[in-house]
Amino acid sequence: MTTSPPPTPVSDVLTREIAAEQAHVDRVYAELAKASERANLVAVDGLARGRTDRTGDVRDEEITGLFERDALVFNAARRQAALDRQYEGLVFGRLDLVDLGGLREAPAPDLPDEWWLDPEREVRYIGRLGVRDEDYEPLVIDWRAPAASAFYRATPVQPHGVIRRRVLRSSAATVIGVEDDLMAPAAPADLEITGDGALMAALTRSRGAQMRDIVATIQRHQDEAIRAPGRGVTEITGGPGTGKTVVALHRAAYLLYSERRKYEAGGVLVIGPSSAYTAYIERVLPSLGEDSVTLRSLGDVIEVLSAGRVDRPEVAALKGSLRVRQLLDRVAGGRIPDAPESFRAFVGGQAITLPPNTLDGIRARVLRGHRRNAGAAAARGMLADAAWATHRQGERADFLEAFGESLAVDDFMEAWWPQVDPREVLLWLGDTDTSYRHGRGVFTDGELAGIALSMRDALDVGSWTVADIALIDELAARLGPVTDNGDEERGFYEIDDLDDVSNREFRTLGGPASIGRAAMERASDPRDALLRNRIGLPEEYAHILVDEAQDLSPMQWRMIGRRGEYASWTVVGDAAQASWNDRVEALRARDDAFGRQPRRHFHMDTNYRNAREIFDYARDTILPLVPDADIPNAVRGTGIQPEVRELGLDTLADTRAAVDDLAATVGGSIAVITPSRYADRLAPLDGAHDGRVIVIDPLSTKGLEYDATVVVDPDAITDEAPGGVRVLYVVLTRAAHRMTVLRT
Ligand SMILES: Nc1ncnc2c1ncn2[C@@H]1O[C@H](COP(=O)(O)OP(=O)(O)OP(=O)(O)O)[C@@H](O)[C@H]1O
Repeated sequence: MTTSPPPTPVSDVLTREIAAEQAHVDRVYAELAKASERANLVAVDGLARGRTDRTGDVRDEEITGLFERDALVFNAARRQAALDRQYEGLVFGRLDLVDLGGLREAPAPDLPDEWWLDPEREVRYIGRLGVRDEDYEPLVIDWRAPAASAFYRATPVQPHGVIRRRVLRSSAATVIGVEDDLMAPAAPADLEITGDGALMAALTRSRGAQMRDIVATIQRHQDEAIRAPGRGVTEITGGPGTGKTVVALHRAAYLLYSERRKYEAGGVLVIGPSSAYTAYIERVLPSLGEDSVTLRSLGDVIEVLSAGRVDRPEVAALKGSLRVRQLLDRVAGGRIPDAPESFRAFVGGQAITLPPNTLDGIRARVLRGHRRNAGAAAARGMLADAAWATHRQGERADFLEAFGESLAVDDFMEAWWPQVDPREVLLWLGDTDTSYRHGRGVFTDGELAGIALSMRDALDVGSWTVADIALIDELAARLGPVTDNGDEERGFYEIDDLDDVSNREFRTLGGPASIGRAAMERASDPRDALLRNRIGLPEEYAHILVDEAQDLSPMQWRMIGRRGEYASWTVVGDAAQASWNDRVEALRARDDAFGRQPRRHFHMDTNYRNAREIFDYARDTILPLVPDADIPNAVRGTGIQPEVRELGLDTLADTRAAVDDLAATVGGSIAVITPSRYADRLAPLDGAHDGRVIVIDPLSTKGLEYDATVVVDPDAITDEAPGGVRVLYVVLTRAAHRMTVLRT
């Protein structure tokens, strides 16, 4: 009788397995180093990588492709150096699998008996990009390649031939851990299974200041949304923390990989709610090897403008509604303030006068067929006709020629029909009378006074609000771009400014970021700050990804739609977290932006962010008020309930105590989320505990997450926020591990 050997201690197994994986990872890095040397020698065209084989690498016969691969590898090596210490390694996964042939997609019960004991086994390593050895054998397969999909799709119910899925955890190029998932009913004797599974390990780790990629632990249902075809409209919905954002970002990386020519050349635009959000997610795509995506917050959609300020909720609601279009229409088509109301000039020796109603009629007719900034020639022609019609002396042709050459008419045209910048037009509404005149019947006087005041505020502080940007874009579309047309240039710089700038310098004005020297010197003037830089035509994109889509106003949908007339879309949102109230109108504007494209929908129902106890608290807050909220299933219990404390008279002391207690128990980030009424008082806490603490307003937390949060006065948050309890729901779902609620 034989006795089986004593089991090897777990730590020995782990050490051995890590060493084996390290040997492979070392080979990969050695190959990368060689490739980057080669890449230094090769002139490259990074765009040229189009066709891929099963492993995601370039085909053998594509010699140029080999160079492209080298270039990518070289770039990846450079990027890698730029990634910070949390970089988790180029090679993050390994599959041990058997070839099930036609049974690949079959569910487990339909597979041959003991399929996992098939001696013909294959090992595939999965990484952030594909790398081959000198014999062109794949050492690592790009996670986006078809051959890597089993890494994300395999489950014990449908194993896709995978016996063991292993996640390698690394610190830079050093493997520090392995986590295995067994997909077969049992492991063959030579395959060790170790670790508690990679997902839970990832979810319990502390969060940094920025979102990380989840490439090693993408779940099957997430993978389906990531790899869905690029065309049409892909909607991803789900409750808080269900990975909508992170999935959408991986989808962007996938699209760039699978249809690189189309999406890299055409451009991919990612839109998020705020600059805090774009700063939070900006590392995800570069860590996946993609840095060609344009990230913009709603205040930064127009290339040369940047707005972070927000209006009072009631004013933002007016500026976001479709009603405001009528106001903009009227002001854009109306008289320019200070422009002459009638025409008086000597032409060909005759004194000619045209009254205001004639000029108004001409303007209306021109604007029916032209955008204002392109209408000067047509307006001058109609003016000449009108002048001839009233005076009729001599030959018509002679008169029209004289009119065309008249310097007096030149001067008049300059004053009557200058090129106008959309921002100037918006600022005209700062004059209450102008607002009342154009807004009658559209808004109440009280509403118009609110809009007028907000424009005067902009002039006081020299910055636009986020809602203004969509209005400027709307006006820009109506007016047409200010063109480089001699004197017409001064749509928005006074002629004195331009006199200060040498002609040469002035001609370079076209670049979006360049401005004349004089204007730059005067940039401290609030009005100049508002009008700085030239607004060009909107950039168009091949794919637009909108996150927190439930918050876009109708006017913002129109603004984004202008950038995606021929685009496909990925749209991510959760209605229960909305801070925009008129959902019906917003959905209509959204549908207009999408056009008639086919749509597909993915729903995420697992909350990966919040500890279950924290999410339960948030759920109990929202459900009584929003019974149809999309409630996900939080998978990770900690046994620690959110702590509810009393907020006494000394707001700062009470909040500081809550922060200190959290800092003692949690690593990573802590957010103090406060309504505006306490913001100044709590400002001293910002940056506390070695920069781990941030003091932030409720709306700015959209899309973000922290290890712990202190929620200050939830009732005041509900009162102040435009979305009321929905915004409180956002706030209560930001903490991954701990939450303290301070109630008055
Ligand atoms: N498969 C996964 N593996 C590891 N972490 C994951 C996975 N899926 C999601 N997460 C993590 O869950 C957290 C929430 O993800 P994300 O911010 O994308 O959710 P969301 O649905 O956009 O949330 P919200 O609507 O509340 O803003 C993030 O920390 C993300 O990294």
